[in-house]
Amino acid sequence: MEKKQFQAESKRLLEMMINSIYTQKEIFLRELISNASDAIDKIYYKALTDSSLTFDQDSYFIKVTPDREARTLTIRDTGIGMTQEELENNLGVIAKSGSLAFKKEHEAKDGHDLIGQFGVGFYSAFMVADVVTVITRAVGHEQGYKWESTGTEGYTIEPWDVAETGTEITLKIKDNTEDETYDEYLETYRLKALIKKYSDFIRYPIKMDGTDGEEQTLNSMVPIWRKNKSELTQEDYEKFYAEKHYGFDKPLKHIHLSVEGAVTYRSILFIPETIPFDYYSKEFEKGLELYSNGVLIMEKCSDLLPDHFSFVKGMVDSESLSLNISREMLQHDRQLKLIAKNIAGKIKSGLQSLLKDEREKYETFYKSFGRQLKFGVYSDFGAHKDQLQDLLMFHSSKEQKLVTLDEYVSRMPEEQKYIYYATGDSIERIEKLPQTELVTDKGYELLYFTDDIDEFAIKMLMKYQDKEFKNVSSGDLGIDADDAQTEEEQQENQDLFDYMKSQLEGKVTSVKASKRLKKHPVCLSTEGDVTIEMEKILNAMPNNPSVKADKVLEINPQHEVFHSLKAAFETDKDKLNLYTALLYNQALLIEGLPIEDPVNFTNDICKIMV
Ligand SMILES: Nc1ncnc2c1ncn2[C@@H]1O[C@H](COP(=O)(O)OP(=O)(O)OP(=O)(O)O)[C@@H](O)[C@H]1O
Repeated sequence: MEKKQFQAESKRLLEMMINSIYTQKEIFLRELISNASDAIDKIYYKALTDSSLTFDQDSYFIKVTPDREARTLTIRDTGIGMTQEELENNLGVIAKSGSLAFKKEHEAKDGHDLIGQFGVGFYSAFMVADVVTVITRAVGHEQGYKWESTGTEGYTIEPWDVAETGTEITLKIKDNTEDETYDEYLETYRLKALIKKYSDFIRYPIKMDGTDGEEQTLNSMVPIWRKNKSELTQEDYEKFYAEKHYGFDKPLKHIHLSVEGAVTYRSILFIPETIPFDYYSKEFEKGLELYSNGVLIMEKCSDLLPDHFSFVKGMVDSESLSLNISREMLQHDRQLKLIAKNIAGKIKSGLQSLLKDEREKYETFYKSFGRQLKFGVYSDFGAHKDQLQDLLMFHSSKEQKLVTLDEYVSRMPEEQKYIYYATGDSIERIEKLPQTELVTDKGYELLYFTDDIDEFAIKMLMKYQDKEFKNVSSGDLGIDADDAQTEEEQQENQDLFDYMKSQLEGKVTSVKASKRLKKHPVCLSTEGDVTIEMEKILNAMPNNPSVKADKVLEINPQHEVFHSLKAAFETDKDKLNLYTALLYNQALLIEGLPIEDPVNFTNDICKIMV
């Protein structure tokens, strides 16, 4: 038996490997099982060109056997095995991957892709084992070998009698230390969980003896995403959703993708029905499960989902990712970006088809996650608005339900210039807003904005199908009311309005004869970009920036109150001052704005009673 030394660099490399490449020790099992699967795949490839070999899928398996007494864990495969030379090359030279070489030589394609590529995974066994023993016999060879190593001290190889071809790797599991327990890698339940987590979709059965001595197969083997859509039922997808713990609800829709071309990947995406309890909180983590060739790489890959689709659950499996050496992370690569972009497009079209074909479901979805879409329109300076605008919905005054912007615009009468909206805390409240009178009187449809984000999102959108949005409280509504008449009233009463404005001491930028009011005596409107709703929201924020809207007090010249104002202006200035203060405060109340001095306000009311 000859003892060989690792090359000096290899020795250091191995130390580094064992101590620093992986953040989680548990992945050693994933690595050894992946190697075993590769070894079986290699027989499959060889059989394609070598007529002396046949590949009978059913006779291949991987078996995992823990032995608590002996503190060993054995992983056996019925794969291609290794010759003495291969043992030296593959397990004696770190970062030399026999699998990578094999892949190149056989131009491995067609789905049975080998997992190994870096030539380091095997050594992860030393994270949990003091001694690793490999007993192997290569296909087509009579002589078997035993390779053994304690890690950095080098390895031994000797001929060994091996009954069947394949490889058996035995780990002598380390003793527990103060900070680490290794016992768990001898526990059946823990090993089963690890196999389920990382290796569920290895294409060959992974077997283990159950506590009753019966052999069990632990992995599902064929992942649902590799199956044909036509073979799968709604229940299959729902079962997958539940098994994966994507949510407790039933998904509203699934999107099953098999994409080839500039990027190649398979994916199943779900639109959930209900909001996870922590969805709109900092704790919520978005992301999709990421698999490389059926092996789990990341549980939540956030780069795969834009924030505005962070409610989507599901997984992606791709062969074309550049993994880093530990397979724990991805190099920030182009492939991943391309996949993410592609997926975002598919989610959008999935949601659109839900909207078109299953309106009720879409509305359920929208009630849960519409806010997220609106945030998406607003965020990143509107970068995603094109992707999202067709997915938006708002409550309509005409339909009394949620409508899309497209539906609104397609119903607009020809002379209508703008898409009108009104803001408020609730639908009931907006319905009573005096500012809406002119627009609804005209027979125009109104969109109700009840979410904080609504108006901000729409400001970012600016236009939809070339139609601008208009808040019913804004200065110019673009409606040809009896302009001439209002203009006349305005000029006739300019002195009265100026007087009232000066009485209000900078609280309003002007007092005007209103075009929009029909039945109500007063309302507030705004000039400029900041609306009253925005003022409310901005001022409610921490470090409030104290933004003020330029408010206009509008008086309805047709209302009886107006005659009282005019009369008071002629004869009784004290009365006019009182009326002005009252009307202004009423307008504030209608808008849902706080009255600056409520005591004063009630005193004023008492004054007119007595
Ligand atoms: N069970 C096995 N049967 C046959 N050959 C094996 C087995 N385990 C490992 N090998 C050989 O040893 C080589 C090195 O294995 P190792 O796990 O270190 O790297 P890898 O699988 O090639 O790459 P990666 O680091 O990406 O997993 C493999 O490429 C393969 O040729």
